[in-house]
Amino acid sequence: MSNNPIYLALDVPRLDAAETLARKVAGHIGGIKLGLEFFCAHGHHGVHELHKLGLPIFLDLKLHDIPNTVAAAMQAIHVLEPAIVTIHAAGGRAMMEDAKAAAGENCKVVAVTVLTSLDDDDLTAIGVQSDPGEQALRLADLAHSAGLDGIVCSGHEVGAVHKQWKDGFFVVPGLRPDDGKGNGDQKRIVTPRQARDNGASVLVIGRPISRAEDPLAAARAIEATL
Ligand SMILES: O=c1ccn([C@@H]2O[C@H](COP(=O)(O)O)[C@@H](O)[C@H]2O)c(=O)[nH]1
Repeated sequence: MSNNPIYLALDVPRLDAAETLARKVAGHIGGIKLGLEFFCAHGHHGVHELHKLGLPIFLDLKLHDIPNTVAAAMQAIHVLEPAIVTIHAAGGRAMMEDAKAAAGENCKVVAVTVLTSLDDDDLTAIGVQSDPGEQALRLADLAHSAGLDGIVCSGHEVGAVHKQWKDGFFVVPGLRPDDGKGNGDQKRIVTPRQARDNGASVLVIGRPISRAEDPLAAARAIEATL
């Protein structure tokens, strides 16, 4: 894995546009994150095309189902040789254990704890009485004991999780440069620099680069802050 912690979230609908954007900023990122939007639209073919850039591929599929189904899905994406795959910690210990067992040796399996688009009120609405910090720590503990490589959490929680899981692999989305531009649907945000300082291993950045007027300049500017 490269030293550059930035993974570009390629949440763009067209494959040719995704390839063009990734090529443009390739020198300023450490990997490419392909999520549900990309995978539902372009599937295995799309992943193979992006592999041609030679950067590590992070498949952010957030798998969440019964253990047998998630393990089978992990086996089905083996052939794509992802460097990182996400599952949901809320799927429980058995699901996480089976997902890890089904993953390839070189694939890090990380569990989403609390989505960065959720705040206290959202958690209360789905019956979670803990705040995002407590809930992220609880699910990080479960993911650790299930043998996963790490977790996904916001930059607000990553410092505390790092303290209790020293060699964990921590993926942090919900990043916004301090440039006064909108947060969109993200509610628990920090700057890329803050996330790095708090212990993030990977910085997931999408719209601040992909929707910038000049994506190359935006990627360079973010890289320069790290
Ligand atoms: O808690 C989570 C988990 C995953 N994501 C994903 O990261 C990117 C963020 O995109 P931005 O445009 O930088 O907001 C996106 O692909 C999400 O699916 C997340 O945001 N939060």
